[in-house]
Amino acid sequence: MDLFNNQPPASFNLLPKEGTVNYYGKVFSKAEADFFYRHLLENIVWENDQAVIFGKLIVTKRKVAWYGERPFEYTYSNITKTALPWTPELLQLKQQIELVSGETFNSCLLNLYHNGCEGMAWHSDGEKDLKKNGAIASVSFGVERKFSFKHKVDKTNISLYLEHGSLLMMKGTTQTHWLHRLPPTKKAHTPRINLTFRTIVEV
Ligand SMILES: O=C(O)CCC(=O)C(=O)O
Ligand SMILES: [Fe+2]
Repeated sequence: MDLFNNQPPASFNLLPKEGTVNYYGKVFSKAEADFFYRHLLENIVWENDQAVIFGKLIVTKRKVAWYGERPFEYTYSNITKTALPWTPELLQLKQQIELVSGETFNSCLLNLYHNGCEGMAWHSDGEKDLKKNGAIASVSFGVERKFSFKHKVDKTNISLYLEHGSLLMMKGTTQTHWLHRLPPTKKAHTPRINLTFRTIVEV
């Protein structure tokens, strides 16, 4: 045990019931995290996210990108996106995360929040194209932001801060019983990039 690290171990479950969320803290060195932040900011094919909500086309300020090992089609909020092929850097990230977490992934959704005005509303990632109860690995680069979970029935709220170069794992029945969100904040003035590595089921 590292007595000088006041963070709980990655095996600690942040959720009191019905799901598993483990925060590993910083899994990349400052230099690695700085490199990936810059690289992804400049080289990912970022597009404004679109969603059809109550029949209306909404274009978000947040930017997104979708990559995978095959041209998977991924549908969420009534929009279908086709995965772009892995870049060498995304593959390297995926392999490092697989090593740390002991899980495997075949795709990655990336989000770019330009500043604290941009966030993501309450949702769960239980889309039918995703492997049921599959692990989702959330990697963050850039400005630190608060991230929250809310139980769908009793509304229990759990929050933490996602650091530059950190890993958060969501596993088991988490998506069935809990919502999560990235609240907007006045405190963040620079970008944050989030990658969620996922498993798409092949049909
Ligand atoms: O930006 C984040 O930390 C969360 C992103 C997220 O929940 C998602 O892409 O489904
Ligand atoms: Fe999500």
